[in-house]
Amino acid sequence: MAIIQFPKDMKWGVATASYQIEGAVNEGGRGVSIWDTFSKTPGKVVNGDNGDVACDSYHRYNEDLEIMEDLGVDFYRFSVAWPRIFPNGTGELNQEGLDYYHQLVDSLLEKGIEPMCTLYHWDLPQALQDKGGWANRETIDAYINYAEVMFNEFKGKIKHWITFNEPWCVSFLSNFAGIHAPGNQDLQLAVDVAHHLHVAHGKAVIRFRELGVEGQIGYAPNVEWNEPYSNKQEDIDACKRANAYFMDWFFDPVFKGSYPQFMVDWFEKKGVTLNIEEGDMEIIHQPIDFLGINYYSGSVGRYKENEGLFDHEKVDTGYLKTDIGWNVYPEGFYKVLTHIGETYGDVPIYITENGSCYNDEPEHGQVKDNKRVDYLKQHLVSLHRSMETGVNIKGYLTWSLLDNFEWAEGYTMRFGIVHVNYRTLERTKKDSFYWYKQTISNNFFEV
Ligand SMILES: N=NNCCOCCOc1ccc(-c2cn(C[C@@H]3NC[C@@H](O)[C@H]3O)nn2)cc1
Repeated sequence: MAIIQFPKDMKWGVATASYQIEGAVNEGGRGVSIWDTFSKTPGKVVNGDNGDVACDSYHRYNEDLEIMEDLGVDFYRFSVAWPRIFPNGTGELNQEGLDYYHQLVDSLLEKGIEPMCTLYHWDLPQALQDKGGWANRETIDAYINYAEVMFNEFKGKIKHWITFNEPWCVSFLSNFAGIHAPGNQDLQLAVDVAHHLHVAHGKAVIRFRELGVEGQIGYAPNVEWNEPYSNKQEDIDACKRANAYFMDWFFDPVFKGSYPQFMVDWFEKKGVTLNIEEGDMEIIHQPIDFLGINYYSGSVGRYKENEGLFDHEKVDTGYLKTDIGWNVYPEGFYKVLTHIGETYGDVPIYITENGSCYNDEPEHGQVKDNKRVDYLKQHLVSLHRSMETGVNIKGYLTWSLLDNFEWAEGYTMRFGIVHVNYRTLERTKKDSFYWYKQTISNNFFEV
């Protein structure tokens, strides 16, 4: 047996998001979000599931907090539903919405749990989408107005802020693939959205600093790792493009002040142009205090002419897959983290999401999700390996505390270390909860 020992200052946590857990979509003055609209559009979400009730955490957050207290976490990463603060995106401020998040944050602080707040985790006010959403540069100003209210309202209480969760999902998955809200399928639109998200991120960082808010600010891109099938240059280049789709496209503007030229050229061959306005790149290129990384999976890949957007195909290597069909690929976690450390320097990193989908159900009050425990062990070994090479990891937050609304998969896919019965809303701590609790308490685990 080997002991995987983490440094004394390692932080541990869990992550959730507003639309996926809160429910109460018509309560507390909340306005309509694009996910309310999208989930109620026939054919968009499995079984026609939606977030109307979800885990009912809007009403049950005290129970969830007690579960977190038992778990012994340092951080709770949650997101604020913009439509609870500004029901129409801008204009009238909804005090009930602010009050709700004050109650949540105050309760966290009373329990000694640090709030890590994601300002945008996909639930854009529908009123803004009706005016073009993130494809409309004016949404940037609406976002800064919302962010400024949140900074002023919660300064001194919230000291870790995330501007955007997974801008790749917000731009390409939602506006090119059309799989997430608002469901557009237009590559130029997706590239424009990604750029507007970058500008909004940079402006929020600038405003955060101007307001003198105590604490740290960053963003949380999602990454995957594509490993070349062979040493053939065409395979190496194909994987470089696939990796850059998630990484370089969203890291270079922030860390280097420019988009990766090889990808700009590739998009131009697809008829897509970058609509950058004077000063945009300087705004985006603000130093951040930490980088959030969301990692789930990866693949071996190779060149295939005219396949997908990047002449790239994934190769089935027979890796074990989770119940959502993603490879269990802990080596990819190590590779992506060392790549980030080598490419973008010593930026402090929090793993803001890592977890697995296994749909185990309770039997006699117990959920024996041993595959999730194995996934956590394997990925924490990879994390530890990356730290030993010098990657500046500050903390690890698993996705997710609770089984919840998994977007287009609805409630069919479970990522929680706590099971949720969606009929009774009963929470059941899974075996993975107890393993993670022990790991947090010890700050080590055995393999
Ligand atoms: N050109 N585009 N390619 C089209 C390819 O579509 C195939 C489907 O793709 C994807 C890619 C990635 C995801 C995804 C989901 N989570 C989990 C959530 N993370 C934030 C939190 O809310 C969790 O629920 N992380 N990543 C889903 C679908």
